[in-house]
Amino acid sequence: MTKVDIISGFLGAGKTTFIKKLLSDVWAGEKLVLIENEFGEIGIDGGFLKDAGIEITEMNSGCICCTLVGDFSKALVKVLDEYHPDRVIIEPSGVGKLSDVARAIEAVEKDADIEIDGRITVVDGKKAKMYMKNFGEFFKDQVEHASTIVVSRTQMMTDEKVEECVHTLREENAEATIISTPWDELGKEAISHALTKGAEIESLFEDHEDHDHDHDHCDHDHHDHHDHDHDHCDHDHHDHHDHDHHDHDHDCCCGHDHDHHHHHHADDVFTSWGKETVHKYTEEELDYLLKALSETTSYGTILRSKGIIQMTDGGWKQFDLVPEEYEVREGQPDYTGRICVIGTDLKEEELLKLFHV
Ligand SMILES: Nc1nc2c(ncn2[C@@H]2O[C@H](COP(=O)(O)OP(=O)(O)OP(=O)(O)O)[C@@H](O)[C@H]2O)c(=O)[nH]1
Repeated sequence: MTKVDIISGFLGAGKTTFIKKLLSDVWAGEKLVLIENEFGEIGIDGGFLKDAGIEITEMNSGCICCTLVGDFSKALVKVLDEYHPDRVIIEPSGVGKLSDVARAIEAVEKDADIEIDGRITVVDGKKAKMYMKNFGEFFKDQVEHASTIVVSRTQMMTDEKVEECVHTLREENAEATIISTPWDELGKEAISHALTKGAEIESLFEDHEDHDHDHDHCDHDHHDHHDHDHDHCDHDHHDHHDHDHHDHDHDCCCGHDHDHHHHHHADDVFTSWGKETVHKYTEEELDYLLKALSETTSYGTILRSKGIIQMTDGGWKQFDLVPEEYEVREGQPDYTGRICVIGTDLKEEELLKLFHV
C-alpha cells in the first residue's frame, strides 16, 4: 500500500518549506516520490530535494483545470509502477484546486494499491483573509477540501491575528485539524498527531463524498486527453514557452459548464512571466526591485516571484518573494540567471525594464 499525501497551498504559502520539515522530521527513512506541478515555474527550488535523494517528477504546468487531473493521474500511475514507493507526495501548483487533484487520485485509487493519507493545505497566516477575499475561488477550494490545514508564519503574527486567521479558516472548514503553532516549535510527534487526526477526517471525507457526489463530472478517461481538440483553452499561455504545452490539450473535457459554475482557468486569472537574464545586479538594484515588487502595484498585483541571479561581484543570489515580504539567500552559480514573476495584471514591459532584460 502506497500512501499519497497532497500538499496544497496558494502561491508562496510555504508548501516547499513544510515538505522539507516533513521529510526531515516525520517521513525520514521512507521511500518517497514527489510529484510537483508549478505554475510558470522555472525550476528554482528543485535542488535540495534532489540532494535529499527524493525522486522528483515535475509536471509541465498548463491550464490548471480538468486536464491537470488527467496529468496527475498519469504521473501517479507512472511513479507507482517505476518506484513502488512507500509514499507519494503531491505538490500541486499554488493556483491548483485541491478538489481537482484529490479527484485525480481517487480515480487512480480504484485500480492501484494506494490510499490518500492526507489532504494538507498550507496557508500563509498573514494573508489568509486577503486571499480569501481576492482569490477565493482558488484559495477557498484548498481550505474547504483539506483534512489538515497548516498555517505558516504564525511566529510573525500577534495572537489576535492568529485567532482571526483560524476563525476565517474554520468558517470554510469545520472539520480539519489546524496547525497554528509555529513549525519550529513542533516536533515529530506533534506534527504526526495533527496529520493522523487529519487522516481520520480524511476517511470521513471519503465516505461523505462518495455519498454526496458520484464523481460524475469527470469520470471519463483522462488518459487519452491528447486526442481531444484544443477547443477551450485557446487563450494565451503567456510566457510558458519553455513548457511543452503543445503536447497537451487544454480542453476542459469534463463537460461541465465552467461559466455557469463560475469556474475559471487559473491561466485566465494569473499570469506567469519568466525570463532568463545575464544582467549582473548590484545590491542596490536587487533591493530596489524586490521592494518595488513586494510593496507597490507599479508592476501589477505581484503574488509570487522567485529568481536566481548573478551579482556584479560575481556571486549568485536567490530570492523568494510574496506580497510584503521577501528573502534573499546566497545561491550557487547557475548556467544563466532566471527570474519568474506571478500575479494578475502584470505590466510585462515594465518588468523587462525593472530586471534589465
Ligand atoms: N518566516 C517564515 N517564512 C516562511 C514560512 N513559510 C514559508 N516561508 C517563506 O516563504 C517563502 C515561500 O515559501 P515556499 O515554501 O517556497 O512556498 P511554496 O508554497 O512552496 O511556494 P510556491 O513556489 O509558490 O509553490 C520562502 O521564502 C520561505 O522561506 C514560515 O512559516 N515562516
